[in-house]
Amino acid sequence: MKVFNFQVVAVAAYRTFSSNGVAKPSAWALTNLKTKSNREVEQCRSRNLPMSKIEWGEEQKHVLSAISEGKSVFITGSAGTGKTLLLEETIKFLNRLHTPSGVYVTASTGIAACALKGQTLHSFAGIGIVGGDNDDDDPQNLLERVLSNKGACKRWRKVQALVIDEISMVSAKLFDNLDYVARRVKGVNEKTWGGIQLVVSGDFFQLPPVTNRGRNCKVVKYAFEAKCWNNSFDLQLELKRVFRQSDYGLTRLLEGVRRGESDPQDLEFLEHLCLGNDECDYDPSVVQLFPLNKDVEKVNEERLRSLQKDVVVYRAVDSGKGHWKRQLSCGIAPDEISLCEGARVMLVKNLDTEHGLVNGATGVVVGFSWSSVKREDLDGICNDNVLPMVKFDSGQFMTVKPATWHVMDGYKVVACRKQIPLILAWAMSIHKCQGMTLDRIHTDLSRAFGCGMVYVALSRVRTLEGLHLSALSRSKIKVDQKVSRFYRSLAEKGEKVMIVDESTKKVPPLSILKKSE
Ligand SMILES: Nc1ncnc2c1ncn2[C@@H]1O[C@H](COP(=O)(O)OP(=O)(O)OP(=O)(O)O)[C@@H](O)[C@H]1O
Repeated sequence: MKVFNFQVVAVAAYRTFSSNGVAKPSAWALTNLKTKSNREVEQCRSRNLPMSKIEWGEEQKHVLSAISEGKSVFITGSAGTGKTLLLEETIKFLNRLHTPSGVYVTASTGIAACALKGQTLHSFAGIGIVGGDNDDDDPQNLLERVLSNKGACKRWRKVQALVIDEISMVSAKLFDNLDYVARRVKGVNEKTWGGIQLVVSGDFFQLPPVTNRGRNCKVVKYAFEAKCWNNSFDLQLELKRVFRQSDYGLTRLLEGVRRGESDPQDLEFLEHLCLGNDECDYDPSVVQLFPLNKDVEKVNEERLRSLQKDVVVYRAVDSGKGHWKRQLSCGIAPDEISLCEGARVMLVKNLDTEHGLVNGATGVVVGFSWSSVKREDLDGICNDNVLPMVKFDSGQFMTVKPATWHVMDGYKVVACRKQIPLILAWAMSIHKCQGMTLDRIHTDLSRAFGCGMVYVALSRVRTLEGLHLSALSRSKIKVDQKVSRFYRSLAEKGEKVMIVDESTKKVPPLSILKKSE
């Protein structure tokens, strides 16, 4: 039997069930027990339960053991293979290995950095803003800029382990430049990255570097093209087991889109999914994903206005100095959010995972509460002194209080934002949702651009039921051939592992790389 035959039937049945535009869970839902364990993991995560309760996959264990031996590791894999979860555990290992003051956690984007309680790679390095012209700077210029920045120098001298998440958005030039800076500031010129233990994670099939992102994949120079890339790692490993989706057909379909090697039947299936999905436009509980920010803002503003209700404005209250404070605006918590009764919202913090109130949970504002507000809770955030009451799609009600986001410089809090942990959720950009797990999305991918965008959008959902697609043309599934070649070179090694010659820390040509024992 062909893998998707039953799914076509399932989706057709699903449409019947959803004829009023609201998707309903069904007995044959394309989920299985693994999804449950996936949710249990989320509970451990937000309640800070020991990760020992998590059953790590073999590949994940392999990574953790290499890291505990002080090895530099590049962790890659499809969306949902647990890269971020593994990084969270890795950070604990690194803290034990080096003490927290020597461990710096960074990511190429503010959203990813905040999710890991870290800072952007740019702010760690002391090199200006993400995606700025500095990325293409001459390494010597960059070094001088770092040397004139006391804080940055201190960080470079102290760092013993550096974590970088969402590496797909870091350019080759920046990666090489940072290696140069690390060697010089640490005074260990002969060692790649001056001997720092690197833990880098990301998927190059997802969104490419910010500076070069655009319609033309060819202009992108990825971090793996950096001269120092292969010398930077003892181990490069592609995680294969997907945890976000548990349905084999769906993971296979997504993997095909990711690599640009889709089975024609899978593409037909996707096109088939587009038929008659316009009704989702009217289902506010499905998050609409758009390639462009301006469409997101337009939809959210229009929907809010169309409710014709009085709005309550919540403004973020930030503390911290200069650029640290500015980094807070790059995170997921909004500078300002207007809410009114009937507004569709999404939680951007884990609040109560046992009851499904997790980062990404969606619901509707059903009113505002005066009674449960303490004045100090809302000081400066809301002049009306009220808190939004939200009915979540899981059925839970909650009066949502302000939450706090921190920017960390190593183990020190250097900036802090207090804000209501909600964003408007009728629509969201594909760029913003990279890294998120969403229950139900609706997307029109006919205007997707650049490499990886279709894949990032589709791979957010856990189940096929959660995917509402209204347009997709095959030509929008774009994959950069350089990325494909890079992954083939990892796979050619059979065990997806490349071992660096320890004595010289130099990588032999790919053809003679050794396999792990
Ligand atoms: N060992 C595991 N057991 C059960 N669930 C897991 C495991 N590892 C990860 N997960 C769950 O799988 C989901 C996806 O994980 P995560 O967000 O870490 O993936 P990712 O590879 O970072 O995805 P993306 O590339 O989209 O950012 C999460 O809900 C996470 O809790």
